[in-house]
Amino acid sequence: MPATPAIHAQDLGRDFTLTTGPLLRRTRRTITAVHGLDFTVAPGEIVAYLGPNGAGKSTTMKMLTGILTPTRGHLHVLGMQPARRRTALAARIGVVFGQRTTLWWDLPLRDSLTLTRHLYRVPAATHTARLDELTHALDLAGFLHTPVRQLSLGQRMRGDLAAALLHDPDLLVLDEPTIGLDIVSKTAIREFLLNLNARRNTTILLTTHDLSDVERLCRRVILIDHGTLAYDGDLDGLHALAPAPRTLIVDLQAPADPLDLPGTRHLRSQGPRQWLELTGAPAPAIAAAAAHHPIADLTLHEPGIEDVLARLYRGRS
Ligand SMILES: Nc1ncnc2c1ncn2[C@@H]1O[C@H](COP(=O)(O)OP(=O)(O)OP(=O)(O)O)[C@@H](O)[C@H]1O
Repeated sequence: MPATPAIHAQDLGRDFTLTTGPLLRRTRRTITAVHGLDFTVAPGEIVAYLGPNGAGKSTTMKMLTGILTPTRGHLHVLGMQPARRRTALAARIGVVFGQRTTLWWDLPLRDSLTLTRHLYRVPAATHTARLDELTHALDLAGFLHTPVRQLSLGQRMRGDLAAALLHDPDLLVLDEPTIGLDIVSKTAIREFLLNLNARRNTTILLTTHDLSDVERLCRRVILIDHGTLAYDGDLDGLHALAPAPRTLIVDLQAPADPLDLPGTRHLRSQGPRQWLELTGAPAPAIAAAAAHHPIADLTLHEPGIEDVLARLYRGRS
């Protein structure tokens, strides 16, 4: 028998009704935040849920966690309808919002985590073993006794991840988990998530505006735009959807007129640096640059997912 999907959404939709205007001339307006969404996430997948601002990501996350009820379609998370089975579901999912903490601000991190244990009714022995494991994996030991309000953003995020994972959930929902973090903290969190997924087969769904999170963590991307599914597939397929050109960055020894090199189109200049879009093979352009101009350095920039999404979003808007 196939395993129950971690998430199954079918024709999923959510409207909001807004009432505006003065008291006697109130008008009602319907905003469709999400509509006709179909996707399934299998247990153990790590999936990026992406989209431009206002695309409907948070609305979907709120429906997945049972905070909002869908106005259309079907949604099952770990075999349950989230809005109807909120408590049962809470025991099996962990949620982290990068912009908000679920920890108690004035309590030391350790006490906050103990309170979380009571919320999820985790037996004491299981809690101790799990906390030891998470303390090690997330390197919490140095600040377990520090009040949450005194933690750095990176430490707080590691604390929030521990709180979300103490009850060993099957599904982890992350909303911007690396927002505002420096590169060292980001890397530590990404490595931790990859390990968690490999060791415990935890399904992870994450929204992020940091596309290096996606490149490091996710093989699959679901892209939504104006509330509907715009793409569901792997990263290579996403690149193919809106192929972004390669860029040749030429550092001259002094500022100069725009370069006219074979198979390139001049994009912009800044001081002695020029950006050229490659419309053909790079070799003739590089050879011509080296032969005819005083070059200090040359770099070939391969497009990343960031460039692909920027082109996609521009095309759609
Ligand atoms: N409670 C609400 N009442 C009315 N409209 C809402 C509500 N929540 C969201 N919307 C609208 O629904 C649409 C989708 O919003 P949502 O917050 O889900 O987008 P998002 O993809 O998470 O955006 P962002 O990346 O900016 O957080 C937007 O047009 C938003 O204004």
